[in-house]
Amino acid sequence: MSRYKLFLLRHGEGAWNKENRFCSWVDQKLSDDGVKEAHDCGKLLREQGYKFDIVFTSILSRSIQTAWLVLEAMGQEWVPVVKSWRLNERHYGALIGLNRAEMASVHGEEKVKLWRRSYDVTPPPIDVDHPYFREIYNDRRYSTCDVPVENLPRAESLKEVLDRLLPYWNNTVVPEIKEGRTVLISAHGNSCRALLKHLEGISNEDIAGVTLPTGIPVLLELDENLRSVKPRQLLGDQAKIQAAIKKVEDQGKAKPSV
Ligand SMILES: O=C(O)[C@@H](COP(=O)(O)O)OP(=O)(O)O
Repeated sequence: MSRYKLFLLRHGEGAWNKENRFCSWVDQKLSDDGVKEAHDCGKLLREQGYKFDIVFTSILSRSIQTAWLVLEAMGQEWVPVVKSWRLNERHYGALIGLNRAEMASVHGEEKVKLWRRSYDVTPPPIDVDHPYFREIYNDRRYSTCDVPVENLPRAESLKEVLDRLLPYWNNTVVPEIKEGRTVLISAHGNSCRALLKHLEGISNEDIAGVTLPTGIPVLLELDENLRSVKPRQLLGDQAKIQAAIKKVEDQGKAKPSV
């Protein structure tokens, strides 16, 4: 029986989503389209009468900015926003900054799909000579985490994302839900996929077929054990949502040479 409602949200389009580059732990802001997506998401949630008690975000600006815009559009700016690196996007390691379509031309679309959507394949790790290494690990936000900066990931599979996310889910988010609070998690494509896998009991194979578009709220209905009891609902115009999912999937296709 459905006992609790939970909302998951992949942030609005970020600048590097637009450029088709793996963004991951690089702190990009929302694009103009992403700002509009976040605003539209808040407007839709307001029209449907939803009210949040607490919002959880990653420590990446695009998820925080999305949460703020959603709350503003809902007239619920006062709602607490709590941030943790454990909701960050999957660490894409050495792939960070690279263009997906170019990677598909070099390594093949299957390999890129494996890196993007498989459960337990970890991309090659980021090393100190990577152009974004210092920008990431010297950022002050990573000295505020509950693990020392040298123990933060250098690349992650989806499984490794779930491993670092689950303690936060169990110890921090679940108690809020059990208190009867309506929770929004404003995070990322892969941190939301990892949580969906856990809540819906999706198999290691089937999770490869799950892709989330930007700026679309996902409504989950959970039982008293915090397990999903109904198919997830992606709220909004279903034709547009399917087109947006296909657009994200197609980001991993090789560009035809000109
Ligand atoms: O890291 C990134 O570039 C994307 C996900 O990329 P894909 O897994 O879709 O390739 O994360 P997000 O935009 O949700 O923060």
